[in-house]
Amino acid sequence: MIRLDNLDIFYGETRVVKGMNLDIARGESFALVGESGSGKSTVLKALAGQVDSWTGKMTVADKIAENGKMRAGPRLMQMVFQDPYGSLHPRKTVHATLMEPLQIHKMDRREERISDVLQAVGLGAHFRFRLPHQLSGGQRQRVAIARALMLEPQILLLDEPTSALDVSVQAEILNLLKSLRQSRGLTYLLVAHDLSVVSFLCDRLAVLRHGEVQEMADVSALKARALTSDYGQHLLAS
Ligand SMILES: Nc1ncnc2c1ncn2[C@@H]1O[C@H](COP(=O)(O)OP(=O)(O)OP(=O)(O)O)[C@@H](O)[C@H]1O
Repeated sequence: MIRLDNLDIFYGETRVVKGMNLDIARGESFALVGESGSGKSTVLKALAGQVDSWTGKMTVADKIAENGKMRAGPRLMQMVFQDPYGSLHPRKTVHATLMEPLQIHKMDRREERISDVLQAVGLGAHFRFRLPHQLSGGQRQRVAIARALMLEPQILLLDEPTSALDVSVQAEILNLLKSLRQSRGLTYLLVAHDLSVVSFLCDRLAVLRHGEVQEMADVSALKARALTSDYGQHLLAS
């Protein structure tokens, strides 16, 4: 579903991701872990077409890009960010936020789609006309997830989707993401610092350091604390 071949990504002269190869199956949940600045978010941004200074090859479903801009459209892939407050427009109601992608993409059955998605993310119909500041952090992240689902994408790119939330709320959002993946057959590529999030939500992971993959592992190796690279061991110890 997502394949990266010999991917190098640059900011100016600096190569921040180096020779990355990755092959993520349809329906798989895959994590990128590693220290701050190791290039995890940059990989998501390049896939989302937000960084176009890269070489190598990216394949998303049947879309192939080489050395240019990745154009997997919003109906194929959507991104969910760490900070739901920052990513929601402060003066747009939940309804307006969810309606926007439907209007842009000329989707039919708009009211019905909004009701269905609100229900899928565990928000009742009365949330429709609230503004972001009238929602809790967890509710805001549910709206951000709902917005990402409006066009029924096959892939979610999740950049630290729970790390801005209170610990008690994190578990709720993780449960939601787990059940949405199952019910909708979604493929996840997740960036996370917290290895317990990866254990809960993912099948496999890549450990990154300084833009290079140190190892790939099944999540069973993470749970058994049996990562093999030096840096993987360091992450387990810290
Ligand atoms: N817009 C930018 N312009 C220049 N350099 C950038 C830009 N965004 C990120 N970088 C640099 O690229 C490198 C990788 O950053 P990236 O955000 O991908 O790391 P990360 O592993 O996701 O880190 P974190 O866990 O802190 O989010 C870092 O050295 C960072 O400073």
